[in-house]
Amino acid sequence: MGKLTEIIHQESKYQQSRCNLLDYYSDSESVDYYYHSNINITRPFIKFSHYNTIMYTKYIFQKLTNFLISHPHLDHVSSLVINSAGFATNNPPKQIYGSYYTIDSLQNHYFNGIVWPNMPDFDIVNLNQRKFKQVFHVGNYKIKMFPLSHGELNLIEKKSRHKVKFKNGSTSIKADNDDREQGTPVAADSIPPRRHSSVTTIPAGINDDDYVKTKIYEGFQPNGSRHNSSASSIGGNLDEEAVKSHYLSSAFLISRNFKNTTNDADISYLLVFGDFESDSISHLDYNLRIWQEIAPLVNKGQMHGIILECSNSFEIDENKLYGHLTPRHVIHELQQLASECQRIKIDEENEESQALKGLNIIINHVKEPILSNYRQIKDPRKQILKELNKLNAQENMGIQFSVALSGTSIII
Ligand SMILES: Nc1ncnc2c1ncn2[C@@H]1O[C@@H]2COP(=O)(O)O[C@H]2[C@H]1O
Repeated sequence: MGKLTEIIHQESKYQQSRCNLLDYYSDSESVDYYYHSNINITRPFIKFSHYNTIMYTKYIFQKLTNFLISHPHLDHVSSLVINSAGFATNNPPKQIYGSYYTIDSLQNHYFNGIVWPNMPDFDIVNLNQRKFKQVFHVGNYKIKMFPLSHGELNLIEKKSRHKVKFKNGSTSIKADNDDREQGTPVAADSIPPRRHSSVTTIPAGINDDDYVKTKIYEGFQPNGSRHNSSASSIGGNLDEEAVKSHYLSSAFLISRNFKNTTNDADISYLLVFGDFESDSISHLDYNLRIWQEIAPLVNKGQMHGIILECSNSFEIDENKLYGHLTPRHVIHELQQLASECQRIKIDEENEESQALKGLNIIINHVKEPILSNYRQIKDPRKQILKELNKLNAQENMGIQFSVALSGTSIII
């Protein structure tokens, strides 16, 4: 709510939209630079009186009745959870939609009465579990949810390691097979696993041999009872092993016929991805299946835009991706989409070499380079846009790239 208040206040008082993050870099550009020239940047709050900011925020929040949640990572649910304390109790509950994984986590790890009050019990929010690949309706919109991989689940295996006390009184950790340590062990007790990484790939500096795949979801059912679950029971014929060894995120294909006709050609589509990694990293085909589904819509010009992440502004070691994309991965994935579009083109004579020409791709979830080793810190949004446009030109793809800026509004 705080962010929306800031945005309304900024826009109504200063008559311009602004993204604070741009202020932190010496090389950042004005807002227009980050959006493709065909994108309509709008300022919905410009005519508001800034003295009524709180009232407008409250009003807009009342109007927000449905939430699609891609995955239950804290950075994706914290605002919803915290703001739920301010949802008016005399209003119908807010409807939250997500996969079994998302809904189960929201209930059991956030709205559990300990981390936060059990808002579903108080009818302040309503948690709606939906299956992947099954269409559901939210207001005037049709939604189809697809699974995504947001990294591989890993556990550092408890290696046979012991606390070793040396004659001189010092202690050390010694692995059974480690003969390098000097001294005679006088006490040895096993220690718990060093670290349990809830998600993703292996952190820097850790030996690959220390890892085994964690089967996090094995045996869990929505009611919390343990059970031998099968992947297909949670929707969409997911590969069972993949479900157990990869952190699942979701993409939402959102559609609506704004002309209210019965003609399918009048339906507009928007595809919104949660955090995800490239098929080339996961070795799954989750993304390919989405590209296959939307290729006909892209060919017919019904896909108004795709919102997807590019967390990393530079190419990094696979082990430090943590289930995200770099600019090269974005291009790789869009090349997969382009191939699908080409493959299904019926009219060979009219075959367009640039299958994605004019397609709007809006990049989000850019991470600040706070942990990077580079001394000179540059605006990561600018870096990403430059790199994407370079590759876009090299590959002659004709895509319209933009980078979403927090605090700005667009119409696509
Ligand atoms: N194994 C890990 N070790 C250290 N950091 C991690 C690990 N896995 C994930 N992360 C970080 O935790 C973050 C969770 O949110 P993100 O997926 O956006 O980005 C993730 C990484 O920055």
